[in-house]
Amino acid sequence: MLIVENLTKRFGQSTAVDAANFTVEKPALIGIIGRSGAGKSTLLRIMNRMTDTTEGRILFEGRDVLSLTGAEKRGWQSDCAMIFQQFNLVPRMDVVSNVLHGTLSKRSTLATMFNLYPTEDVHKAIDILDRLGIAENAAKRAEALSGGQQQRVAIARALMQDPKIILADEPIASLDPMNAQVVMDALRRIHEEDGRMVVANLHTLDTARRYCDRIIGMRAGRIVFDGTPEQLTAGVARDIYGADASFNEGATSTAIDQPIAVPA
Ligand SMILES: Nc1ncnc2c1ncn2[C@@H]1O[C@H](COP(=O)(O)OP(=O)(O)OP(=O)(O)O)[C@@H](O)[C@H]1O
Repeated sequence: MLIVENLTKRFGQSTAVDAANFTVEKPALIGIIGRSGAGKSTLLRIMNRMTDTTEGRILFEGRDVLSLTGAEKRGWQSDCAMIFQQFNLVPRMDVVSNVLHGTLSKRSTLATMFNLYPTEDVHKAIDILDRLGIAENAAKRAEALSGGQQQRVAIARALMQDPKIILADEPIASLDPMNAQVVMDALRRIHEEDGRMVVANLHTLDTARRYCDRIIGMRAGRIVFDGTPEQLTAGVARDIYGADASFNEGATSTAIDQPIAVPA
């Protein structure tokens, strides 16, 4: 269904993504881990067409998505909605309008100028907010919400596009452990209940192990691990992070209960 083939991105002399290959047969929640600068964000940005690739292809349902232009490219960008660490909401705008922003590309310029939304879209937005447990905040300004609530608004905005894939770039990196858990629970549910693929860059191993079906480890642009949480042993994790024996993954834990035990 999704085939990433020999994907390479160079910025001048440095290679951010180095011949990345992986295939996803059926929707899954996939975590991408690796130290800062490993190429995780660049990989997601290439998938969403925010950044052009230097080499390689991405096929989704048989279509070569990196060669799409114009309306087809925008259609692909709706199919793989992106959420970000900093939520990227309009702070002074109310929550529902932020969610309705997810339909912008489908509305006419005039409707956009006058902030006109079809009633069914407003109802859909409120239903999605309700599903994410934040409908009571619909009329508030986005900036009045907690970080975890704002990230759920960003997820609602993404869902408004009815995407097949959700790409999440460090979705919980700015959140406290409790909110991080609420947001990861929401992403997990969206995958399980809707059958959407979720690909999330995650900065903590315990989150990746706990929530993901599959984990991809990147080091210096290369995919150095691709397997299940069970296969991600402490030794493998050390290798991904290029750390020595003193590497203590529990120190970066975001778990609110005890960090999950690491298989030896
Ligand atoms: N627009 C750019 N111009 C030049 N170099 C870039 C650009 N974007 C990323 N890079 C470089 O590419 C490499 C990979 O960066 P990337 O942001 O993808 O890593 P990351 O794993 O997501 O790290 P982080 O977790 O810190 O965001 C880094 O060396 C980075 O400096």
